[in-house]
Order: sequence, then C-alpha cells, then structure tokens
Amino acid sequence: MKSENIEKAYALAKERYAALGVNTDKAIETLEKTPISLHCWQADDVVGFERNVAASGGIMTTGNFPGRARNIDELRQDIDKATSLLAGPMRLNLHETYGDFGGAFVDRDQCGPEHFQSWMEWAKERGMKLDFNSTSFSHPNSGTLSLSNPDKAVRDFWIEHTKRCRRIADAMGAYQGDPCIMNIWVHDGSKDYTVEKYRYRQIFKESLDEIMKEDLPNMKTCLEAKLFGIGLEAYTVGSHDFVAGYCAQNKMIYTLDTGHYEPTENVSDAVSALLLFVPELMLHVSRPMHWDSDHVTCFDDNTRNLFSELVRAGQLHRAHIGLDYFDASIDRLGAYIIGTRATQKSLLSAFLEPLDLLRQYEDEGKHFERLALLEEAKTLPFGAVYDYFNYKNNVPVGQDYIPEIERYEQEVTFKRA
Ligand SMILES: C[C@H](O)[C@H](O)[C@@H](O)C(=O)CO
Ligand SMILES: [Mn+2]
Repeated sequence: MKSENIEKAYALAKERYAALGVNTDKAIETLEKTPISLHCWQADDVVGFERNVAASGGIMTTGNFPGRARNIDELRQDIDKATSLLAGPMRLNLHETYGDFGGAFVDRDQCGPEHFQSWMEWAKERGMKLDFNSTSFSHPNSGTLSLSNPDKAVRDFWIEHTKRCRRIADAMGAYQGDPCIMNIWVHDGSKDYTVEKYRYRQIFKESLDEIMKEDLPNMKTCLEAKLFGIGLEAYTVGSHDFVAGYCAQNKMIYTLDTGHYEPTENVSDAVSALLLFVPELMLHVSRPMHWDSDHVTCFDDNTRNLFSELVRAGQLHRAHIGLDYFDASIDRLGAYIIGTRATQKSLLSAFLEPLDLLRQYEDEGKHFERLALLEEAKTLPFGAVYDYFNYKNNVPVGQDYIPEIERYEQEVTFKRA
C-alpha cells in the first residue's frame, strides 16, 4: 500500500473519530504498550523437545501442512520471523517441554531453570519477556488424572513437576526483571460417568495448596478452567466453578481460554464477573469451532467482545494477553500473524469505542441512541487506524505480509524434510 494513501486515510479517520470524542493517536499509543504473549506451541503442533511425540491428554492438533519446527533452532527462527512482521511488544509463552535439554532426556520431575537459561538469554537479546506453563500432558504418567490422582506416587510426580515449574518461572521473572506468568492447566477428567467427582476435586485442591506453598516473588501463577477434553468428555476436574472458586479463595489469576466454555456461552461476560473476585486474568485467545478446536484467532465477535469488556470495565491492566491455538492445516507462521493481528485489531477497536458518549446515553436512559451509536461504531474507519499503526512501526500493512510468508515457506519451512 502506498504510504501517502495510508497517511491520508489515517488523517480522515482521525477526524471522524475525534468528532465522537475519540483520540486515535492515544489509542495507537496504548496498543504500542500492550504486550501479547505468543504461544511457542503453534510453531511445532505442541510437540516440544522432550520426546518428540504428538500431543495427547485432552488436546490434539489436526492437519499436516509442511514445515513444522522440529527443534529449538527452527522454533526460534520462526518466532524471529513472526515478530519481524508484527508491531507492538511481544512476549513468548513456553511450555516446560520446550526446554533446552541439550539432547538429554530430562523427565518432568527433574527440570530446572538451567534448562531454560538459553531461552532467557535468547529472549533478553530481543527485548522479549517470557511466560511459562507446567506440562501435564503427553507423558506416560499423564493418564486421565495427574494432580488429582488418588495414586500418591503419580500425584507426587506431578506436584514435584509443578513446583519445579514455578521455580523456573521465578528464575525467568528475576532474569527479565518482570514477573513471569505461569499457567497451570491439567487435563484431568473422565471419559465417562464417574461417581468420584468430589474426591478428585478435593485431591486437586490439596495438590494445588501444596504447590502454592512456596513464596516466589518474581512469578505469578494462574489456573486454567476447561469444559472438557478429547477423551475426557464426561467430567473435568478443573471446571470453571472449581477454578473460579479456587482463584477467588486464594487470590490467584484465573486463566480464561475463549475455547473452554459452552458454545452458546458469551465468554466476555465472564470478564466483569471474575474480575470482582480474582486479582487478574490470563487470557488464552483462541477460536472454538463447535468445541475447543483451537482454530486460529480471528477478528470476530467473541474476540472483539472480550477486549471491549476489559476496556469498558477499565481493567485492561489486570489482564495478561496470550494466544492459544494450534492449527497444523495452514502455514504455521502465517497463523501467528493472523491470530496476533486479530487480537490487536480487537484491542484497537475497543480503544476506539466512543465510550464517553455511549455512557452518557446510557446514563440518560437514551437507549435508542446507545444502540444506534454501537451500530455506527462498527463501520467507522477502524482499518485505516490499524494500517497506520503497522505502517508507523515499519511492518507490512494489510495483506502485504502474505508474500512475506510465502517467501519464508520457499526459503525456509518447505525445505524442512
Ligand atoms: C498447550 C496449552 O497449554 C493448552 O492449549 C491449554 O492451555 C488448553 O487450553 C487446553 O485446552
Ligand atoms: Mn488454553
């Protein structure tokens, strides 16, 4: 796109928004300060570097597009390429199975900060901060129950793993001078009816209490809720009610994954309800298709509503934004760009909402006017503002990143056997 046209379109958009009391320069500035945590697992279909096996334990990747990152160097190369096509600050979200194990087998109850030292250095060189996840899936001990397993030996294995992960996250936080956000998601559940729901949840609670005993100042722990996993359809130990209760009681961060709720549920409605009781939210921005299918995030109603609710509530500073999808059916790097840009577009459209006027209408009981403005706001020249944000930050504008991805396929990913 011609720079002259981008600037002209922006100038017109700026005027149009200003007439509604919205400052587009300020919106861009806020977007430039809002980090998005890229999930390392989109680059390699959630395989990691521990034992080179496909993801199992409630999750699954589908598709066989060529070019999956097969090792740490390829994954880093892909992340570098992705960030070169994106404006704004990016963090990187690692799972424990993505450690730099130097070719050795390091079991989950043996991991330590030393296995992530090279990641810390790599990220620091790029001015990127790291986030982290314990990993209960894709392991012989995963079974259907990990932290909620009545078998003490299995449970202790996962307790040890999760404690170690919190220490790794703490080391990352100390190294980067910014808290590392560590997520706990366990797949624990049952394929069919169980008569022991209370028992498993009680054990899960006790395991979490044990894990959380250690005071680690450079990290924050969050707990992810889920509706069901593949092969675990009848019951999920870490359901929404369990996680909401645990997080509220223990002042812990609630991880809200947009794919983890009933298909007819309005996920964004959880934002204001949860934030009155939990300290912060970790967002896993995803796109469910009938179920938790982890399709690439799009600029759709679900994603837009999520960020509108945060901005309307004035609580964006209490949300950590991360992506969580894994699509192996299209170019994986392209998927990063689409999903990250969709998230940024949703943020920006929330920043550009004529909130003062909408609030005024609402206070005055002018409900026709409120609905009319909500409708009109949808077709304001928002795209011109997003284009300008990318242009100003020297990354491809609009669809101009498509040939960049195609070039990278020819030069890099398609050459991976
Ligand atoms: C790989 C991630 O930890 C995983 O996607 C988890 O966050 C989840 O959402 C499981 O459905
Ligand atoms: Mn998730």
